[in-house]
Amino acid sequence: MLADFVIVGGGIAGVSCTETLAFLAPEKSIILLSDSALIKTVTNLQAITKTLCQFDVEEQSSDYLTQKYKNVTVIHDVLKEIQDESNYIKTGKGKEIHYKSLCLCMGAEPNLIPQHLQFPDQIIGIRDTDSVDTFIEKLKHSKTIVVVGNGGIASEIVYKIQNTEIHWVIKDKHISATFVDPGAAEFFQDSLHSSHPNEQVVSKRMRYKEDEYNKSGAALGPDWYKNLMISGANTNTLERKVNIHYENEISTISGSKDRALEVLLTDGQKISCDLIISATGVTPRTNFNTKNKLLLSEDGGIRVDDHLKTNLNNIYAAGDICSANWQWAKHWFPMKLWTQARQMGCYAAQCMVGQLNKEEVLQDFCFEIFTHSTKLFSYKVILLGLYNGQKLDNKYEILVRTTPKMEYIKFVIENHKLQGAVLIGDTDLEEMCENLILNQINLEPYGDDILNPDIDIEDYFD
Ligand SMILES: Cc1cc2nc3c(=O)[nH]c(=O)nc-3n(C[C@H](O)[C@H](O)[C@H](O)COP(=O)(O)OP(=O)(O)OC[C@H]3O[C@@H](n4cnc5c(N)ncnc54)[C@H](O)[C@@H]3O)c2cc1C
Ligand SMILES: NC(=O)C1=CN([C@@H]2O[C@H](COP(=O)(O)OP(=O)(O)OC[C@H]3O[C@@H](n4cnc5c(N)ncnc54)[C@H](OP(=O)(O)O)[C@@H]3O)[C@@H](O)[C@H]2O)C=CC1
Repeated sequence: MLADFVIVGGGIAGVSCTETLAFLAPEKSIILLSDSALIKTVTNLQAITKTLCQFDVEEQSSDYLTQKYKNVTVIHDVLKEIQDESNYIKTGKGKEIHYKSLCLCMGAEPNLIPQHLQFPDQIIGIRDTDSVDTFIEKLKHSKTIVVVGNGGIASEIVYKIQNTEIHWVIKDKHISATFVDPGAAEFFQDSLHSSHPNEQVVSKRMRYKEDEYNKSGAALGPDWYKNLMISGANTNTLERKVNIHYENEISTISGSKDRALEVLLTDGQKISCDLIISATGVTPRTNFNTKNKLLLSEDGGIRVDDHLKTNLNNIYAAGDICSANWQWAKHWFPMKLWTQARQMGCYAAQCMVGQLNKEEVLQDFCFEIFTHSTKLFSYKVILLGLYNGQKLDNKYEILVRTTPKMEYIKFVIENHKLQGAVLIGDTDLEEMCENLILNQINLEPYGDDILNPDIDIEDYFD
């Protein structure tokens, strides 16, 4: 088989790349190779600011792409080998597919705590629809669980799970440390410990349709838990029991297949539990061979340059699988998120078309500033620029305004210029903050009024 463009992976990066290629080069042939029958598509895309978008993610059958774009073919198979000198790939079913440009978008897989090898049925991770099904099923029989990790997944499930006692084991001094600072973590405390029965909904299966290819689907995304009842084995109670074990890690785990696990924490505490959720980050998937060596970064991601090109000829990579190996703009840094997977998928397509047509492609504006819009503990959360003082070497000031149960606003300021912001709640400040960061406006004349709730700061900048 032969195609101008071959994309591997039916997650958000691969599908965004495919759709952008189909749009930019309708006369070229495109093959999307994915080992799962379902693909992820972006719907209800809304621009919140110049660089910040909000969107829903839907699981679709791959017919969606082939019906929408005449030049796209979807093949359900697994990439096994890349013959990078001869520009073709070999698949699990023995197909050879020749390409002019190849884009690798195979995502990442959960990086579970090492004890999972010993207790694979009782220590689980969450990545795709299959893993959520397993999680929900096992949780139904669990009275006490341990959640390890302090990032996005742990924050979401600790908030969402009902009717089970939760022990949340975190390395840090405050919750949700990958996204927020101690102040914001304090702001979330009420929401974490209170019950939220109104948000319970009838459990709805996430699956679009069953078939044999669903073994390792794409990663879940925003609001994956919205329509799910995630409940343990205790009787229905309005009281939530979340025990947070700060500055702790799992030291050892003992037990057997049919008995509760005994967990020993680094501070010496012991916990007996039925299930452990390891929400401890991801590792890029590099489950294929190449003729020449593909350069990887320390975190295992495929190194790409500012045009998302790998070190191998005509091969690009985008999304969770890659590692941004270029000089980042001051207010941008990579994080393994939907937003960036989508942006990279679209940009990789522009670069691939540019290379084929021998046209220069300038780096997309989205790589100028980090932006992320999400929900944590039921609050809208917007993160902009160096929102936690990243890269500033502790040489910055912080201005905070908070109204309990309503909003938490944090500005990170260096030399009187805004470098980043955390906006929790309906603050309506995202556009202004984005402008202040991108234009590096001197805020000295406004002093602390910049966050005075009695002054409409937007008026200053109109
Ligand atoms: C529970 C959960 C919640 C999340 N919530 C959010 C959120 O709220 N906001 C946010 O921004 N991000 C969120 N993320 C992160 C986000 O989902 C990922 O960053 C994003 O989906 C990565 O997309 P991707 O296309 O790079 O990879 P994936 O989605 O992992 O897609 C990889 C694709 O490649 C296929 N594949 C793998 N290996 C092969 C092979 N050898 N051959 C063929 N096909 C292959 C897989 O089947 C899959 O289709 C969440 C992640 C999880 C797990
Ligand atoms: N709302 C959102 O935007 C969401 C985004 N996601 C994304 O999905 C991906 C997977 O999420 P998640 O698994 O939560 O990953 P994250 O990278 O967000 O968080 C991983 C957490 O686990 C900790 N950790 C790592 N190893 C260990 C260990 N051995 N013992 C204890 N703690 C450990 C990390 O601490 P340290 O950093 O100190 O090593 C970190 O707190 C991420 O890319 C995440 O950004 C997921 C859910 C929601």
